[in-house]
Amino acid sequence: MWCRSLACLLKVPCQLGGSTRHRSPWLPCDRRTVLAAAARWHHTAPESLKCAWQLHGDHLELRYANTLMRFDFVWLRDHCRSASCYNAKTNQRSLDTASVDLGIKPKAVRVDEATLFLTWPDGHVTRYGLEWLVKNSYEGQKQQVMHPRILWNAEIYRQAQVPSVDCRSFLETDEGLKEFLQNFLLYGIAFVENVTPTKEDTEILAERISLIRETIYGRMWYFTSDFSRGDTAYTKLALDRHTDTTYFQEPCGIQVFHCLKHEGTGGRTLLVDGFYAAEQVLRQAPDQFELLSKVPLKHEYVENVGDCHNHMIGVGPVLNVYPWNNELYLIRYNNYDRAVINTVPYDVVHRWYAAHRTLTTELRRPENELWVKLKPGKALFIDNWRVLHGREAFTGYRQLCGCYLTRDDVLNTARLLGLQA
Ligand SMILES: C[N+](C)(C)CCCC[C@H](N)C(=O)O
Ligand SMILES: O=C(O)CCC(=O)C(=O)O
Ligand SMILES: [Fe+2]
Repeated sequence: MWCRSLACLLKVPCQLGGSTRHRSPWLPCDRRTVLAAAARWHHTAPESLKCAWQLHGDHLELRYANTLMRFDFVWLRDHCRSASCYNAKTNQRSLDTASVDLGIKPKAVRVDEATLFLTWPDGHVTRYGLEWLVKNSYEGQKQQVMHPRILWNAEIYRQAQVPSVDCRSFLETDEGLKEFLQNFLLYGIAFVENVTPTKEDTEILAERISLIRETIYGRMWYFTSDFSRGDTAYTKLALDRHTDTTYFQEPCGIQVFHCLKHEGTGGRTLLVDGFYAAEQVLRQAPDQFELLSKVPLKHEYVENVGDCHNHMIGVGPVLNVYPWNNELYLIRYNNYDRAVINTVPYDVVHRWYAAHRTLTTELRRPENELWVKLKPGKALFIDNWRVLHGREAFTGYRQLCGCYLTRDDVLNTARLLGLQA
C-alpha cells in the first residue's frame, strides 16, 4: 500500500542494461587519472560492475548502484561542495554560478570505490560521493516520490483504522506529534481527540505544528450560519465537495476544523481523497488527466457584504504535478468559486469540460465518500491541497472554529521529526 503515488504509474523503465552497454565495451579503469579523451567506459576496478563512467563531449555518464546517470558539466561545477564553493555551516552555495564558463569541461576524471574526482581547467578539484550523486541526480530523483502517500476511498480508510491522537500526547510528546503527522502525510486527514472545545485551545493545537495562515477570514475563525460573510459556508445549506481558497495564488495548505457546538440535525462533514480520484482518471483517461494538469483556470472570490469587501483571483490548473515525475501535489477543485473560463480556446474548453466531468464522476462515487460527524473535542486537520471537504445541510445552531495553516511550516515540523515530507 505504500507509495501508491501517481509517479509509480508513470515510471520510466530503468535505462540500464540497454544498448549502450553493447555499443561501448566495458573497459577497466587503471585507477590512475584518466585524461578526458575517448568516450569509453571506465571501471573503478576490473572486476567491479558496481560503478563505471564515460566522458562525452558535453556530459559525464556514470553508472552506479543500478542507476545510469548523465551529468552536465556546468551542473557538476555548480554543485561542487568544496570549502571555497559551498559553506557547510550555512548549507549555502558560495560559488558565483555566473562565473562558470558555460563551455566548461573537466580536465581530468577519476573514480574510486566511493568518490568521483573532477579536475577543472583552472586546477580546482571537485569531489562527489557516488551515493550523493545517486540521491541527487535527475535519474535518481525520477525514481523517487517526493511525498509517500496512501490513496484512499472510504473502505481503504476504514480498514486502515488510523488512530486519532490524544490531545495531551499531541501537545506534550514528540511521539504523539510524529504519529499524528505521519498519518496526516499519508492520508491527508488526521484527528486530535479530547481537545477542550474552545477557539483558544484549538489555536494551541494549530501552533504546535505550524504557523497560522491569516487570511481575509481572520487568523482563528468562528463561523455559524449567520451570513456574516458573503459565502455559502455561512449558511445552513449543503456544500458539495471542494477545496478551499482556490482563489488564492497559493491555496491554503491545511484547514483545521473544530465543531464547538451543534444543537440540531444533519451537518455531517464529507471528505474525499482528491488524489485517489485523480489516479482513477489517470488510469482510465491519461489524456484527460494531462489536460486537467495543463489548462490554467481562474477561481475568484467577490464579496460585498457589510464591511467586507474582497476580490481575490487565483490562477492554476485543477491538477498540479511535478514535471519531472508527474507526481500530483495540489488539486484545486471548487465548482462554486470557479471563475469565468477565458483562458482557453473553445475546442480545448470542450475537452476540458469532458475531463472535468470524468474527475467529478470519480469524486462523486459514493464509495469514495467518507462521512464524519464533527463533535466538540475532536479537531480535524485536512490537507487542503489533496482532500476535498463538504457538508450536509443542517438545522439548529452549529458553530465551527478553526484556521488555515501554512503548508511549508507543517512540512518543516514533519521533516524535523525525521519524516519524509
Ligand atoms: C473556512 N471559512 C469559513 C473561514 C471560510 C470558508 C471559505 C469558503 C470559500 N467558498 C472557499 O471555499 O474558499
Ligand atoms: O460547515 C462546514 O462543515 C464546512 C464549511 C466549509 O466548507 C468551509 O468552511 O470551508
Ligand atoms: Fe470549505
